[in-house]
Amino acid sequence: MKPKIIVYMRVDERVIKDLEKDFDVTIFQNHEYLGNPQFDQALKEAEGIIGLALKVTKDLLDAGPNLKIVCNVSVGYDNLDIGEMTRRKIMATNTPGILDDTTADAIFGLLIATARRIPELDHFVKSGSWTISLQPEQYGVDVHHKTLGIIGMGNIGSSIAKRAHFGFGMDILYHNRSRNLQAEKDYQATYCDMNSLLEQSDFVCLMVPATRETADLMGKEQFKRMKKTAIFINGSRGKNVDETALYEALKNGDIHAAGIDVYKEEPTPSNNPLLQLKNIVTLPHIGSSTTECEFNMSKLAAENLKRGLRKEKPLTLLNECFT
Ligand SMILES: NC(=O)c1ccc[n+]([C@@H]2O[C@H](COP(=O)([O-])OP(=O)(O)OC[C@H]3O[C@@H](n4cnc5c(N)ncnc54)[C@H](O)[C@@H]3O)[C@@H](O)[C@H]2O)c1
Ligand SMILES: O=C(O)[C@H](O)CO
Repeated sequence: MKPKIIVYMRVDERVIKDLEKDFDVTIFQNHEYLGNPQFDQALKEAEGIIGLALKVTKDLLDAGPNLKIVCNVSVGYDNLDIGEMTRRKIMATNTPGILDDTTADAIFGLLIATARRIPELDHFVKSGSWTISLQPEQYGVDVHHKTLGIIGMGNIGSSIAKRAHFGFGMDILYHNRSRNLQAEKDYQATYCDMNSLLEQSDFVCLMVPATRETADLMGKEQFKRMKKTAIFINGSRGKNVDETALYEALKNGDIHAAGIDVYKEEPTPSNNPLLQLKNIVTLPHIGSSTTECEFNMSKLAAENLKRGLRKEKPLTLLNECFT
């Protein structure tokens, strides 16, 4: 009998076909969770889970007594209770490195779209409103040669810095847990404390993981510190930003605009007040969502799952519970 696994949201079709050769696969495509009878039944028997953003809590682990491995199709792993998984000797894996360029393209694209008001002006043309010359109130702001502050100069932060430095001649400030000497050398990035970064940057881009330390890292005080002309970009996780404070900062003109790929709750409800504002550009969490990148992430996650269930060490293991 083949071992049973759960495929949970956004695993590439070709990768699922390949997994079906070795495993008895049950697929869930749309945020199914505990309490859904099909999900509960599959979880009771599953040895592995592969997929995106499944909240692996103590309750879920209690309901999955045969689980040996959970393989995220994402680099972020704030959905996993790593401590609890390690205590139970359940492996956790993610997909670092292979999505850096793709995500940096999307987040830098969001920065440009926000600065140059691209979605708003696209709507202006398509709605037939372009019957007179563009008015100064519709102008954007320059990106090139401005100062970009990156909070979280890890893999993706560095890829964003590369684009900003070589492509746009921007000055880079960064704040990180520790100095990133490579980014300092390659992109002439300058390390500074968080407050100085907020005060000096024309663009502030958040790229830290969601942890207990980074919860609501950007709040009322931080937005107040930013220049009134500055633009805030969140490409990390919604948990890292106090959305009410961001709403107030945008509405009161404490900051000029924001570009947001991630939200406290995803999918974000259509009545999220942020969606009513004109000076915000929103995306549905698309950082790594290209055909090529999603395929590569699925492939890496599937390789991790196969190795784990063969009792070999997965390629990108997050917890030291492999025996
Ligand atoms: N929008 C998207 O689609 C998308 C795509 C990929 C990743 N992400 C998010 O981006 C995050 C970063 O990904 P990465 O691959 O660059 O990770 P990474 O580990 O390479 O980089 C994260 C950096 O943040 C720093 N950091 C952590 N806590 C900090 C703190 N409290 N203060 C200052 N710096 C801190 C770390 O030192 C590290 O350099 C992921 O964890 C994920 O949440 C989002
Ligand atoms: O963390 C990641 O890899 C992206 O946010 C996809 O969820």
